[in-house]
Amino acid sequence: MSNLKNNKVFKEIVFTFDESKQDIVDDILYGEYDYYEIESSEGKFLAVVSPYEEKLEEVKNALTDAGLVFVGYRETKPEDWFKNIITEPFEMIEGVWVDPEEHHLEEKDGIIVLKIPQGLAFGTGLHQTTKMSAMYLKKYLKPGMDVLDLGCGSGILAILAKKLGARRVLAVDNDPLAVEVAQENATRNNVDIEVRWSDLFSNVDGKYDIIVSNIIAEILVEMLKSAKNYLKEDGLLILSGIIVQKANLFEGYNIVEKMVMDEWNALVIKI
Ligand SMILES: C[S@@+](CC[C@H](N)C(=O)[O-])C[C@H]1O[C@@H](n2cnc3c(N)ncnc32)[C@H](O)[C@@H]1O
Repeated sequence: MSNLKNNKVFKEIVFTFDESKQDIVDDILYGEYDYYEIESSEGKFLAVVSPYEEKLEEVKNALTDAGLVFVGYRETKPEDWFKNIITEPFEMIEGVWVDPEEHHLEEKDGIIVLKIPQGLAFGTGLHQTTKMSAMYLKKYLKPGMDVLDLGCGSGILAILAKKLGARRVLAVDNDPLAVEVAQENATRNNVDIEVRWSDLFSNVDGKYDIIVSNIIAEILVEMLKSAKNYLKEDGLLILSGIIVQKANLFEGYNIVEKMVMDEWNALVIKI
C-alpha cells in the first residue's frame, strides 16, 4: 500500500442516503471520489472521502444543490475507509483474478493474477466500469500491441494489458496520487509499464493500437476530439464510465460494440 496512507487521517462528508438520487450521485462522484453507504441504527448514510480536502467542499456544494441532505463531517483513517472492502482474492472477469493482499495465487493454466491492494486510487477491480474495460481488453488486445491507459487510477488496466501481452503500455493520470499508486502497483506486479502524469493527452507521446479510458462521459467526449492523433491505423478506443443517461453523447461515432452493466455503459469505438 502506498506510504501516503500511513498515519494519515482523511476528511469525509456525510449525507443522508437517498436511493432515488443514485444516478445523480454517480454522475457527480464517479471516478474522482470514494463513496460508500454506511448503515447505522439511525438509518443509511452516504459518505464521500477524498485525499484532497478542498475538493470535498466543491462536492459538498454539488451534492447539496442536487438535493441531498448534508449531515456533517467525519474523520476517517484508511483502515476504516477500506474496512468494508474485500481483502480475499476474487475473479474480476473470467480468467483474471485480483489479489488485494498478496495471497500469492499462482498464474497457471492461462489465469492472470493482478496484485492490487485497496488504495487511494480508483481501480480495485470491483467496479462494473473497470470490469467492462477489462473484458474488452481481453477480447481485443493481441500480443505485441501498444496500449495507452488514459486515466489509469491504480493502474489495474495497464497492468492487465501488459500481462495480456502488450508491447508498450503507457499509463497516465492527472491525479498525482494515482500516478504514484500505479507506479507502485506496476512494481508489485513486476511489469514493465510507463506511468506518468498527464491531463488527457498533454503528456502522451506515440501512437497506440488500443486506448482504454474509464472516465466520465463528458471527459471522454473531450478526449475523443484529439484521440485520432494517438491511434494507429485501425486502432480502437475502449471507453467506460459512461452513465446510461449520457450514452447519447457518443451518437455519431462508429460504435463497434457496446456493453451495459447496471447504470454503466462501455463502448468500443473506431475513429
Ligand atoms: C474511474 S477512474 C479509472 C481507473 C482505472 N483505469 C479503472 O478502470 O478502474 C478514472 C481515473 O481518471 C483520472 N482522470 C480524470 N480526468 C482525467 C484527465 N483529464 N486526464 C487524465 N486522467 C484523468 C482520475 O484521476 C481517475 O484516476
